Amino acid sequence: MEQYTIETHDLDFYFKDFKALDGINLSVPQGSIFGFLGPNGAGKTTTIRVLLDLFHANHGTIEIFGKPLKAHKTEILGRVGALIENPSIYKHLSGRQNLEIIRRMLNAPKSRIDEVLKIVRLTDNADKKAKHYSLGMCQRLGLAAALLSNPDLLILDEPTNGLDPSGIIEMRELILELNQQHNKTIFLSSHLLSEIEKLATDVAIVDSGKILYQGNLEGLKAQKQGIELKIEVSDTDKAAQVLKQLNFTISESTPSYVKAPISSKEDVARINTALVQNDLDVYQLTSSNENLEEIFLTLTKRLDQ
Ligand SMILES: Nc1ncnc2c1ncn2[C@@H]1O[C@H](COP(=O)(O)OP(=O)(O)OP(=O)(O)O)[C@@H](O)[C@H]1O
Repeated sequence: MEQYTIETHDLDFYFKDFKALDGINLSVPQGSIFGFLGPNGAGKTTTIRVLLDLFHANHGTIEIFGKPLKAHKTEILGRVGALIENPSIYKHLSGRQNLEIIRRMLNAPKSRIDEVLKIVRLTDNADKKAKHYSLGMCQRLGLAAALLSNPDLLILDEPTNGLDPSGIIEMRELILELNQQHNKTIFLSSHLLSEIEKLATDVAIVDSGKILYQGNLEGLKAQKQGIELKIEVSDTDKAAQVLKQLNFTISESTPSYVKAPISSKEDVARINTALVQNDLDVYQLTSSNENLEEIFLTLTKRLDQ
């Protein structure tokens, strides 16, 4: 059986009356680079904050390293390193001094500072004041801080945001190295498909607090070539459940329709029969060649507006 480093079950989270997370189910395989992809405001940072116990879910459960987060908070979070948005760095101190402060809090061995500086390629600039660091160097210093405790899981929220092309490439190489040579499972959020495609072994696509797709990249690529069925129906939540029972993946869900990749016209008949048998009114079934790439583009286009 595949081991999951993170598993969430039906996570809901509200900001007052606003439902920011709506039934988030994630299964992050051990050893993966898990791409958490979605446009601005999709719920990526909120999910990460819930995973790090900074926000408490209104509903649902989280298991990390196979144990419930609620009951094993200290033990679990001691094995997790995180980089959320811009790392907090004392600009008047050097990179090394910044790390020393955190090392003392964590009670990590002194030798770990040189190790993490080497990993993030900051050894040569370790004694420079952080105010003279580029944004890319600040991000790498933040990553070094997250690595001080030698965590098994790294949670990185948009780590390449704002970096120039060479900074992006450096960060990408580092993430791959941390995964492949240092055996870290990496949960990586991004709003850029291109970024996730270059790094991730597994992916979940989130929008409006809901998971639209989850699986490995091969499955995602296979679906890109497929045909999608747009199903306009009286109750889309119920329709999604019926489809899932038939082992279809829901690629998009709105209050008026759901979309699912299909592989034959027999699938259309099977879906129609099942929906009707479940007392749903089917208004329209339209097959299209719209694929996940186009869904991504729709998502990312929204970012540019
Ligand atoms: N403190 C808050 N109070 C109220 N609503 C919030 C708060 N923080 C986030 N939201 C809302 O919750 C939703 C999810 O936000 P979140 O920051 O998780 O999205 P995101 O996918 O990380 O996007 P971004 O890339 O812009 O950070 C958005 O609609 C956002 O406006």
